[in-house]
Amino acid sequence: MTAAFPTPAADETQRLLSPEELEAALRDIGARRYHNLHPFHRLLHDGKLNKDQVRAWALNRYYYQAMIPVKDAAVLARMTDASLRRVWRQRIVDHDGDHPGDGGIERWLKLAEGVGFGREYVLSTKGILSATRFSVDAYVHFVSERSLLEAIASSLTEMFSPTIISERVAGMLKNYDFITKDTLAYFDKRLTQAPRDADFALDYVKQHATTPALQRQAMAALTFKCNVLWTQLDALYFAYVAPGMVPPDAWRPGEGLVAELAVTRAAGTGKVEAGDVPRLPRGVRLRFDETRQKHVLLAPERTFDLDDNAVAVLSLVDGSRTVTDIAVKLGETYAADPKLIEADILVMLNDLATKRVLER
Ligand SMILES: O=C(O)c1cc(C(=O)O)c2c(n1)C(=O)C(=O)c1cc(C(=O)O)[nH]c1-2
Repeated sequence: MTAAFPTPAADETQRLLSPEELEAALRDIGARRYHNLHPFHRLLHDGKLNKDQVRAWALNRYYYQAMIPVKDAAVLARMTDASLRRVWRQRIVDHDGDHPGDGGIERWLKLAEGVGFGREYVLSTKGILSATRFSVDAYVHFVSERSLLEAIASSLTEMFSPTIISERVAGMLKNYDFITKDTLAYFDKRLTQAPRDADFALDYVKQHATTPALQRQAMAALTFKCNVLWTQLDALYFAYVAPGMVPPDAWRPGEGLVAELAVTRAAGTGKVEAGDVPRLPRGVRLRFDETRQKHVLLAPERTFDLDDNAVAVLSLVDGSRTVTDIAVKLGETYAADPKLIEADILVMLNDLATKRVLER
């Protein structure tokens, strides 16, 4: 490909580029290698994938989303300058949110749910392709092991993401009847977050890559990152498009979908019984609400008010006591018949299980 500002050839590598030339060389790397060019993305955006192939993308990319704040925490840990950390920490907040139910990871879970997945299955990361895991983990290792300049430069793929995001959202809304604007809400925020992050990272790299060797390191870091993104799509293409070789432990169409989970529940596995060990699902917490002076059960985007009985029971739900253990303990505390208590708390726990804020 002939680009306006080609990456400097090997014989030129000793020359110090001006900041503008460096930026142009970095942009050229994106123009040649960014994942908008990958055949899997072309199929995704043009409506050429079937629903299961779109599901495979949503599921695998969840792992990328979930690890981005881990990556950013590793970058943050290398920063000795508080003013840098103050800026960078916003990236972690963007993905994790400030409270349960908030943030980019949560929005990606909504996207995965929107294409049919059960939340627990996605969170478990069970069906993720090993190759996705390897690529994403390589990114986390890279930023931990290389210089801060390289770590920051590797995030510069975000310079190119607003274009692909706009194209993706428009293409998917137009081409797939199972995709709604709500499902893709994740991308709305990225359209402002990505340019803000990329501008900062680009300024940093332009200021700190002050020798030919450092400039080459920054370019190599961006190239590496393009490959992190590209190989994830190679893996998806190989497993779910052609030749369609799904590794033994990876997701297969039909697995982890809400319909399937509902069948499991209907088969009786959802009913809490006396010998079961109840626990709060990931993301659900018992909290004391200071403002209202009462206990509540906090679940992603939902809050349940609790009466005193429920608080007494849930305080004993610790992931190791059975329902019977809890009833015996309450029987001692309130000098009451544990069998009667057990019957009552089973009704309560099953009600909470139906609302998906308790599992066993
Ligand atoms: O949708 C995309 O194509 C895309 C690309 C990239 C990227 O270029 O790395 C990121 C994201 N999305 C994204 O949502 C995101 O949060 C993100 C963080 C980073 C990073 O390297 O720190 N890249 C990206």
